[in-house]
Amino acid sequence: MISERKILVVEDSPVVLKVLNHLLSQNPMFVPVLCTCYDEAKRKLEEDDFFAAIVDLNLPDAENGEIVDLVLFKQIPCVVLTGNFDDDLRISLLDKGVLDYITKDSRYSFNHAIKVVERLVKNEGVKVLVAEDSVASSRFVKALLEQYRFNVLEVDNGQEALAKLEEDTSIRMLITDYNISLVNGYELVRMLRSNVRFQDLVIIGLSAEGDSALSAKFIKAGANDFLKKPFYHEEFHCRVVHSLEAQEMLETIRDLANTDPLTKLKNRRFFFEEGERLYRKANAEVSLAMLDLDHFKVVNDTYGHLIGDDLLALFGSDMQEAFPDMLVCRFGGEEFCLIAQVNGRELLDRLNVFLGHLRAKEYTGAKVSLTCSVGLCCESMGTFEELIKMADRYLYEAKREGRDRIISGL
Ligand SMILES: Nc1nc2c(ncn2[C@@H]2O[C@H](COP(=O)(O)OP(=O)(O)OP(=O)(O)O)[C@@H](O)[C@H]2O)c(=O)[nH]1
Repeated sequence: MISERKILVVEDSPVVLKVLNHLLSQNPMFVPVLCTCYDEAKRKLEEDDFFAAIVDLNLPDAENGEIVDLVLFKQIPCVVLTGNFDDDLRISLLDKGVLDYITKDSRYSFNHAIKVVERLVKNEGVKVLVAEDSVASSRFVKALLEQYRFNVLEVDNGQEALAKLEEDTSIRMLITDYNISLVNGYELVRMLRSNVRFQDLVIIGLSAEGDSALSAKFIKAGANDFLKKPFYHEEFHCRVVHSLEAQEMLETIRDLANTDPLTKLKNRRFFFEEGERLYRKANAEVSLAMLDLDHFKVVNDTYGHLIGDDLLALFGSDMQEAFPDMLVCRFGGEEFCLIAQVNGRELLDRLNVFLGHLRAKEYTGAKVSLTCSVGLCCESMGTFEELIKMADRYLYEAKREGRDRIISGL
């Protein structure tokens, strides 16, 4: 279930109010609460809790930005819309602690305001570790992050940062000062980047030092970005969000490259990479099975390719459900593969149960019955490719001996 978030919108222009209402309503998470003046907004703020606010700086009954102070006083993240813009206004708004200020000069401005609010929702799920020696500095960075609704943890030295990151795998971002004790920020980045486990961790370095080479040093060691203190929170937020979004994009691309689009299972490419790693790590007690749907050409010819596609997707999700503890992939066409660090006998039993369920099942509205043949290999000698070849040989035998069966080396 989607949890709803009320967004207060205060704007005296009916057109702008309509546009913002329309844009916010496109996201099922948001419930826009519309007000056209300060007094109305004040009443709503007393009645309700709000996730964020988008407010016009100049309202007919509060021409000097009083709405911004009121919203910020209630500790609600605030995006400000202004008709005009100058540097003094920018500084004064940022000093107050608004999230962003947006000039109402095009429809893209309103999209930008919505994007800022949407980012807040994503940030709630992002855990950030701040490694800072100075209490004041740590508090400052924490407050900036919390203003953007990040989930913040703090440590005051490099060793503790390492321990925390090892212990809590859900930490997505590290913001580390250079001058922290036991392991300095730069060494910390080097150590983290030498471990593949931390390859997706977003790292931002901070320093008050006058050493101009420090930023390059941090980035060469693998940090995503670097900020020299003192910095304006606008720059801090831009860099944090840019690094995070770049990382999210990378993860999406990687997911797409490793996923079969039809079944949403991992693909052959991923299976070769991850399966090989698992095989090498386990050394013994690894079992690999190749499953191939029987007479699938006939299924396609009888029911058509679209139903064939549906069947492949449904079969894939049944496999994922039956073997959630294993690496399951679509190897290609109507062939699937799984590998796990389990005893061959155990996997054989589970495969037999799976084949039994398959025999009894009817898929799609067309009530299609499927069977599959399986080659199961549990030998732990040789290379990963040899393990696959062996499973493929057993699969071939299963087909030759009449299909709908498992042949294994057991
Ligand atoms: N609908 C659909 N069909 C696919 C897809 N990939 C492979 N196939 C079909 O799977 C069938 C495989 O045919 P064959 O290799 O002759 O094997 P089979 O008919 O399953 O027979 P056996 O494996 O010997 O039991 C072909 O008709 C392919 O077109 C796909 O993504 N969607």
